[in-house]
Amino acid sequence: MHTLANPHRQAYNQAMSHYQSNSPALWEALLPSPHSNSHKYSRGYVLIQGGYPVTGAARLAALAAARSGAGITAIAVPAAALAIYASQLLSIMAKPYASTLDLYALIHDPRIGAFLIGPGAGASKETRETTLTMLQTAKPVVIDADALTAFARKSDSLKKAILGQCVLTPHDGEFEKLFGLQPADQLPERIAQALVAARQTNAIILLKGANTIIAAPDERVIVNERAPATLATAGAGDVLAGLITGLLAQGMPAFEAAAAAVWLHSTAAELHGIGLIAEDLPGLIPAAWRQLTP
Ligand SMILES: NC(=O)C1=CN([C@@H]2O[C@H](COP(=O)(O)OP(=O)(O)OC[C@H]3O[C@@H](n4cnc5c(N)ncnc54)[C@H](OP(=O)(O)O)[C@@H]3O)[C@@H](O)[C@H]2O)[C@@H](O)CC1
Ligand SMILES: Nc1ncnc2c1ncn2[C@@H]1O[C@H](COP(=O)(O)OP(=O)(O)O)[C@@H](O)[C@H]1O
Repeated sequence: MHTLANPHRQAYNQAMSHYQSNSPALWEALLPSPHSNSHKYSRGYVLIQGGYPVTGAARLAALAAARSGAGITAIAVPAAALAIYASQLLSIMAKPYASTLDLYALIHDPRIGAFLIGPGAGASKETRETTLTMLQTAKPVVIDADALTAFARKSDSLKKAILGQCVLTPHDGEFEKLFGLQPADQLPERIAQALVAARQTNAIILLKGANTIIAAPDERVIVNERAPATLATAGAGDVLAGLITGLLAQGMPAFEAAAAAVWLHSTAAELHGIGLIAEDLPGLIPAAWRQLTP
């Protein structure tokens, strides 16, 4: 059994022999595109758990999900925070809940295509339980930020709960809290650690940083080596999480959706250049998309 602390030599060798640099050729054919007979629900419905008092993160994620082409994006918000969310959202729907039962009813809407939990959610027992409820639906789930921290040293319980496609999007600090191991600086070791984590959780592991690693339980690995350093800005990770969720809701497979989202995210940042803040990214996703072969 490989462990994260001591990835077996085989995992290390696989890391080096398998990994491919992120490029559109790896996932372009699987990108969603709208059909003439589609309607907003059939184009993909994203539901994001919105937190309180940290409300910006889920809204950034929602804008990115919508810009990825999802037909409808909604944020489940605590009733007390409805006015805050609604005051700065137009096409994104804020769906208030007054109790856990209300929230779980929103999650069980059969039209939902993919879930996101974590940005601004709070690393609490409630966040952990809501994550498990989303996972029980067996629909695609992206677990980011506070929802990763809510499972600190509990990756086993996460693994047991993962029934469908799932993407975990840790930065180094979140990876360490979740798996109890600091990611290595050197690429081969980082890749091997991400691969073992993917196998242990049966999820796609997207380990963020200047180089982002996308590792699958079946040992596929893509490394994105072209992100501009301007992405190291508050909220950029929330935008990435929303982008992945939007692609998943439109039916893209998780590994390719993660790689495509990272590429679009990097390209949007490049298009903007210096002075980037996270708010700039969602609006640049269409321009990034247009860089692809028609
Ligand atoms: N507009 C909004 O509403 C925004 C809301 N946001 C939301 O706020 C919530 C908390 O987010 P957060 O940024 O306060 O906490 P988190 O990212 O967990 O960092 C905690 C500690 O981890 C460590 N650390 C180690 N490696 C690291 C790395 N590679 N990158 C970063 N950190 C690394 C580092 O500790 P150090 O290593 O410095 O001791 C750091 O101090 C969360 O819900 C998020 O979604 C934000 O997205 C911003 C925009
Ligand atoms: N030095 C860097 N160069 C390029 N990209 C970076 C660098 N540092 C961070 N990033 C990217 O910026 C994003 C930061 O996400 P995250 O750490 O989750 O921040 P936040 O929680 O504030 O949204 C990730 O996509 C990460 O890969």
